[in-house]
Amino acid sequence: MARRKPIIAQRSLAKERKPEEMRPSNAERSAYFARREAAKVLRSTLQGDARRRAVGSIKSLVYSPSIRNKKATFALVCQTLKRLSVIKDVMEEANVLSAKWKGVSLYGDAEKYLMLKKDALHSALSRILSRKGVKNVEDLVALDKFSEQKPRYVRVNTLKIDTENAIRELRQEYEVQKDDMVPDLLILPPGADLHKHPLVTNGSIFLQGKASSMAAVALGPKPGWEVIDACSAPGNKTLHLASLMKGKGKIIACELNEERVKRLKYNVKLAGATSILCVSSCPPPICIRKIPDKLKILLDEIMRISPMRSKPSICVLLYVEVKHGDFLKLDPNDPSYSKVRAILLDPSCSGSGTAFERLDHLLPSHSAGHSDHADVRRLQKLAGFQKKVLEHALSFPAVERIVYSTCSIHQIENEDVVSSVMHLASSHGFQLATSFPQWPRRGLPAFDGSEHLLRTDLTTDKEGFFIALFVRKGVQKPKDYERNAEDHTDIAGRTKAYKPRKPLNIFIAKMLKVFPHPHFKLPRKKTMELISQDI
Ligand SMILES: C[S@@+](CC[C@H](N)C(=O)[O-])C[C@H]1O[C@@H](n2cnc3c(N)ncnc32)[C@H](O)[C@@H]1O
Repeated sequence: MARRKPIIAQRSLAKERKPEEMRPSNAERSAYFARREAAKVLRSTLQGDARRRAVGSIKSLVYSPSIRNKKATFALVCQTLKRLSVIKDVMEEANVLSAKWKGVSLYGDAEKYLMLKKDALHSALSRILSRKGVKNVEDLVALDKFSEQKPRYVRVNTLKIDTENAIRELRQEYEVQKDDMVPDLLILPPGADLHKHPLVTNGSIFLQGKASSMAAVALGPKPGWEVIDACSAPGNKTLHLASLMKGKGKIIACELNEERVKRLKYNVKLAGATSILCVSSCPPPICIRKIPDKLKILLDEIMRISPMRSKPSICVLLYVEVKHGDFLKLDPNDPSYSKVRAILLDPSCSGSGTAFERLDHLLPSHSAGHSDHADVRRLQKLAGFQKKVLEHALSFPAVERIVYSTCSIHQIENEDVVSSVMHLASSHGFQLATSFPQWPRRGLPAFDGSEHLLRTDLTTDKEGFFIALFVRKGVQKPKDYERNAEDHTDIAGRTKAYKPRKPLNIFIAKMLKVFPHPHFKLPRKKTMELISQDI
């Protein structure tokens, strides 16, 4: 069937009207396009949903290049989906879903047709409202169990700002509460749009959900540890680890996907976690001996402003090494990993627990958890991979703690994976431990010990997440490890320094910060000025 010309085109062809009447205003044009674009996205989403086949998340459809007015289209799609059951009920009640309706082209005529039926639709809505005993459409929507909105969680990047200062800044615009379980996690009202907030754009806070923030806390790395984040992009948990380690230690952030590595590197840099160096007067345990010229100038300047007893040196406090590669290919017996004490394992999964984030709950058949044959095969394949990475993590000799996490609600990716490695885990001396013992929702009773596991619930917590914590006690630490552990805190209160693997000059070029040691009483502001001038 030939498509009719859009209203705008029809209008512009109408010769008998005056030009100022013919031309729609900018607001009209943009509303018209947003309605058309929203209709297109809704059609793909609802058709995909009807066939139980994901055509992409609503966000990915709206943010595709073909959509011009993304913000308005997204708002229209969400608002329509949120009210979809009400819209359907009203249409049925008003009997507008007749044979006549089915013959109507969706390009423009549908809108005109509905405007003609406006009175009938209004009275149908009034009848439904009085039947359900509610006052307005919002109350009708609120009867839906998924309508309750998820609060906006933000995690403070304590490498850049302390939590109290972040709260003070955010309170200028929003109500802010501290989460009672995850330190430095703040709760803001649902719908708080922080994407362009300066604290977000400068990496002082990260938009990260509560469940996802629980994984790094469950791992509990100490400042100065060496940790592997096995499947790390875009780096939310890597950077959370860096904060929890108070900017001291080493994190090897491994990521297979090249595109995602770029995002990871960007986020590591944004968070100020590339490497954190400390300027000190006494030689640190490992120091950078070949200091590049630019840094030498800086150090001389530091000497000039704040006289030191000896020439200052630099030690690395935190080093986040982004490794583009397959975690399964890291050799656990390579001496480079002999000091790794903790592994965070957050492998690719079905993502079924993020249905709320993907706005799936707005879809009519809300099929998170529904699986057909293809889905089952896909889940089995994912579970096979998840088991492999978990087995691999268990084989690192000095590792004491492993967190396995997924944003899936499926037992096959969660309890079943954990249960399948329990034999191997205990042969390596690992046991399951209870993370967040105060949390009420634990693992499904799939095997003895599943009460140690942690789950968050898609309906109650608006996010389905899973955490298993493996702990090994009495690990035989390598000799040099013991020695370094003693070095962890030196007389000046600094932690052990780490030697970068990359050529020194590249490493220094990546340096983001130089912290003066408090003993030298060098004003931080002055140092930061020097850094921005010199590096
Ligand atoms: C669930 S995401 C990780 C999210 C991340 N932990 C965060 O909090 O930002 C899983 C990541 O693992 C990566 N990945 C998949 N297989 C991998 C492998 N064999 N080695 C390393 N990374 C892998 C994927 O590309 C994906 O970026």
